[in-house]
Amino acid sequence: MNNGENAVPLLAARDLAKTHGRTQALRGASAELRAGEILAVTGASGSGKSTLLHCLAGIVRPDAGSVTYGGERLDRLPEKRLSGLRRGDFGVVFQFGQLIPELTALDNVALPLMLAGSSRGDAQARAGEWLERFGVRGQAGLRPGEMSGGQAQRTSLARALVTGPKVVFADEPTGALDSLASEQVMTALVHTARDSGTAVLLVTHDAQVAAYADREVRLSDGAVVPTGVTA
Ligand SMILES: Nc1ncnc2c1ncn2[C@@H]1O[C@H](COP(=O)(O)OP(=O)(O)OP(=O)(O)O)[C@@H](O)[C@H]1O
Repeated sequence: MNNGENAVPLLAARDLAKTHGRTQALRGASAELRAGEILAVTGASGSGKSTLLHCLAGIVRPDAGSVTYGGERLDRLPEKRLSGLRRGDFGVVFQFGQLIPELTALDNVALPLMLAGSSRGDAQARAGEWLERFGVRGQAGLRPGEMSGGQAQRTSLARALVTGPKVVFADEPTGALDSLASEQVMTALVHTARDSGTAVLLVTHDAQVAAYADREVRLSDGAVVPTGVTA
């Protein structure tokens, strides 16, 4: 993997500004994610981490600045193309997994494949392999409410990765877990991302979780703290 300074970024935010109502969440934030890289975005509560992730994932449009993905201006794409790109190239995991409560773990993971056109049988077979990778094959028939937090979160990771995305956006993926479950989820995420060459943008306030990343950018008051500066 080339993490050198000259590597062309897969995804880049430049000078982003975003205001929610009266709150300016981002004020000149810039960050880059290279192909296959695991980048941690850290910072105090309210520093703008989730807003930066949402802008980079094309979930929220910035008020100013640019988001470039593979050389294309993501922030200028029409909604239809943006949602196609999000479905095809991006996977997301949030703090509380957001699995569909009525579906089993297997069907939750199979769903993105079926939405992309796979037959139910093929989708379930692949979903089963991904549950196996994340150590939750034994929970395939359970609904999210019947699993532990860590099992549900590993199922969410399987769902985010099953379509082979180029980037996974993980917003506090271990925020609701104890330290053992957190370690299992992070180990599973990092191993799988490395195996498949998937880049990961990881938002966390936890230094132990950030330590799994190749690189860290720290936000303070809506902007990135320059390296070497203590905020
Ligand atoms: N949809 C929204 N409506 C109003 N204010 C918002 C909204 N989203 C975020 N904010 C505000 O913008 C600022 C940045 O929020 P953001 O969630 O990006 O920070 P964060 O660093 O991820 O925080 P945390 O670690 O607490 O999740 C905060 O002051 C927050 O209250």
